[in-house]
This record gives sequence, C-alpha cells and structure tokens, in this order.
Amino acid sequence: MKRISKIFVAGHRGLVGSAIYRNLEKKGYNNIVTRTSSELDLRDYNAVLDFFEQENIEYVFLAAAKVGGIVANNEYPADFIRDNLMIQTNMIDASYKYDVKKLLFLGSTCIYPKLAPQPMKEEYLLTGELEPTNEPYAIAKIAGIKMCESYNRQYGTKYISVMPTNLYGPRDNFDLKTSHVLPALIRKFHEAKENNAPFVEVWGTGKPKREFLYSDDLADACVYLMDHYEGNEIVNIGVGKDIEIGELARKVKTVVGYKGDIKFDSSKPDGTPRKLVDVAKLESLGWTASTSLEEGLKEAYHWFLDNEVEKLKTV
Ligand SMILES: NC(=O)C1=CN([C@@H]2O[C@H](COP(=O)(O)OP(=O)(O)OC[C@H]3O[C@@H](n4cnc5c(N)ncnc54)[C@H](OP(=O)(O)O)[C@@H]3O)[C@@H](O)[C@H]2O)C=CC1
Ligand SMILES: C[C@H]1O[C@H](OP(=O)(O)OP(=O)(O)OC[C@H]2O[C@@H](n3cnc4c(=O)[nH]c(N)nc43)[C@H](O)[C@@H]2O)[C@@H](O)[C@@H](O)C1=O
Repeated sequence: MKRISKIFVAGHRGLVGSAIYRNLEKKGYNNIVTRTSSELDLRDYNAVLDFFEQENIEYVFLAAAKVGGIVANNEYPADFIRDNLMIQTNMIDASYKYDVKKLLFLGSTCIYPKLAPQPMKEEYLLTGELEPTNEPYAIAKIAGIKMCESYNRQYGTKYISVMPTNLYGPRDNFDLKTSHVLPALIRKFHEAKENNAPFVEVWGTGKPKREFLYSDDLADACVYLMDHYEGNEIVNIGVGKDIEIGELARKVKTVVGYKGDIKFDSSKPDGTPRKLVDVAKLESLGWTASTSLEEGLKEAYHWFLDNEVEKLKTV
C-alpha cells in the first residue's frame, strides 16, 4: 500500500476497525474511506456496488461483521449466520468486480474444531466438529475463507484471510448481554466496586482457557500482512499464550481494585474448553505481538473509565 492508496476500512467504529484506522493513520496513510452501517448497509448488494463504483477503492480491510460473545451467538444464531454471509459475500464479490488490489478478510479462531489439538495450526481447519455455541457464525467465517481462496484461484484476486484469537481494547462492546468475556469482566468488576457489591458473577465454570490479543496489536498485524503476505492459506494472529477464565477474572479484579468475591455461574455455557493458536507462521512472516495481557488490561480499563462509564450511567 502507498501512503496515498485509497483504503476502505469497513467497520471503522468497531473494536477491530477502529484499531486498524488508528494504525493506518499513525503510519501516514491519508486516503482512508469509512462508512457507518447506517450510511452504507453492507448487507445491501446494490448499495455496496454503487459505493465501489463511486469510490475507486484500492485496498479493503473487512472488519465489518455481526459480532458477539458466547451467549449472543447462542441466542441469535440466525442473525450471526445471515448478516455475516451477506456482508462478506457482497464485499468479496464487489471488490472483485471493481478491481480492488487486495482485501483482508477477518475470520476468527472459532473456525477450528471444538476439540482441536493445542496450539491450533492453520491446517486444522475442517478436521472436526465445531463448538455448538457459535457454529453458525463459524460456518459463515469458513465460507468467507473459502470464498477468498476460490476467488483467488478462479479470478486471480489477492485476498488474504487472518484468524485472530479473542480480542479486547478501545471501542469494545461493554453490553453485558452481547459482549465478550473481557469487556464484560471490566464492567462487572468496576460496577461491583462502585456499588460495594459482595461478589461478581462470572459465567461458566471458570475452567475454559482463552488467549487474548490487544486490538492495537491485531491492527498492526493486519496492516503488516496486507503489505507482506500474499498466500492463499489462512494466517493465525495471536500471542501464543492462554489463561483460564477464572484466572483472567482475578487479574481484572486486581486491575480494577475490587475487594469482594468471585462466584461462578455454571448455568451459563463454557464453550470451547481451550482455544490457543499456533503463531509459528505469523512469526515466520516477521510479526510478533508486543502488548502483554497485564499492560493491555490496564489500557483497556483506562479506556473504559475515560469513555464508557458516563455513557453507561445514562443507560
Ligand atoms: N472481537 C473479537 O474478539 C474478535 C473479532 N474478530 C473479527 O473481527 C471483525 C471485527 O470485529 P469487532 O471489531 O470485534 O466487531 P464490532 O462489533 O466491534 O464492530 C463491527 C463493526 O461492523 C459494522 N457493521 C456491522 N454490521 C454492518 C452492516 N450491516 N453494514 C455495515 N457495517 C456493519 C459496525 O458498524 P457501525 O458501528 O457503523 O454500526 C461495527 O462498527 C469481525 O469479522 C470479527 O469476526 C475475530 C476474532 C475475535
Ligand atoms: C471471539 C470468539 O468469541 C466467542 O467465543 P468465546 O471465546 O466462547 O466467547 P466469550 O468471550 O463470550 O466467552 C469466553 C469464556 O468466558 C466465559 N465468561 C465468563 N464470564 C463471562 C461474561 O460475563 N461474558 C461473556 N461473554 N463470557 C463470560 C464464557 O462462559 C466462556 O467460557 C464467540 O463469539 C466466537 O464466535 C468467537 O469468535
């Protein structure tokens, strides 16, 4: 990408899209195009075609998607499969029709089998059954990967697909019904501290393990791969280290400064027992994560204090 290349960051107000936008801006890219979902609904194929017709986009970061935590995925499976299939199909096809030079598709590590050997290598895709709580979303993501591969083979496009592990950072979703675990814990411990609540409820048994990557690191990896990777194979993006949810809760509790107890609510689903990615391929391409979980948690909590607390009081 050149500094003046016309780059569309789809989903620029979200956790990932906003981090990609910040990363591009910091690196001096000055021709970045954005649209909110109300300005351009990416599920509308004709609107997407009109947009590409008008804008002469050269590069696409596809960070617009229907995204949510374990319970949202479980309760709204139709929305997750439909919206994601529509958004990615429209974007992948329109990018081909309007000669986009390169597109980066964001998948997720839920594309790997529920009981895949750990750490999960890229070649484990489609080798076993998926985790039921997010199967429809994972199948949409797998379709996206296969569409990118197929367009590359048949039409000679340059599409790359990356599989980030669980993410957190500025502009995360703090809605307790639909969020992922880390923003949920930040909010729950903060509110429990403010209200002197005796305990915080953490979903599931606390035993599952997850790997957490700070969104600014993920964005840096995406921009790096856009410039340095052209293969048809997917690339994992992670830190190569995971942590039990119970232990994560204790870390968040410390960062927030809450003194009460933690209770586990085992009526809520645990999901995949473990989800750690093998980052050997990413490292061999020359990129490694730089933010530790401890640093990232402090940053994320400060962002929450500065940007979300007042908003949540009015909800
Ligand atoms: N969060 C995570 O832990 C992980 C995320 N990913 C992937 O990263 C990508 C981005 O996720 P994340 O940033 O967390 O998600 P967010 O929910 O934070 O942001 C998604 C963005 O997509 C946009 N969007 C949603 N629907 C539409 C639509 N119909 N038309 C146009 N835009 C739309 C929204 O735009 P607007 O704000 O304007 O409404 C929103 O800003 C997704 O592909 C996700 O699968 C992968 C692994 C982990
Ligand atoms: C990124 C990834 O994200 C999702 O998969 P997930 O990793 O299972 O997601 P999660 O962050 O919601 O939960 C992780 C673990 O944490 C536990 N947990 C405890 N307490 C809370 C809590 O308060 N909220 C939430 N959400 N989880 C909690 C929860 O029970 C589970 O054991 C999918 O959308 C999937 O499609 C996807 O791609």
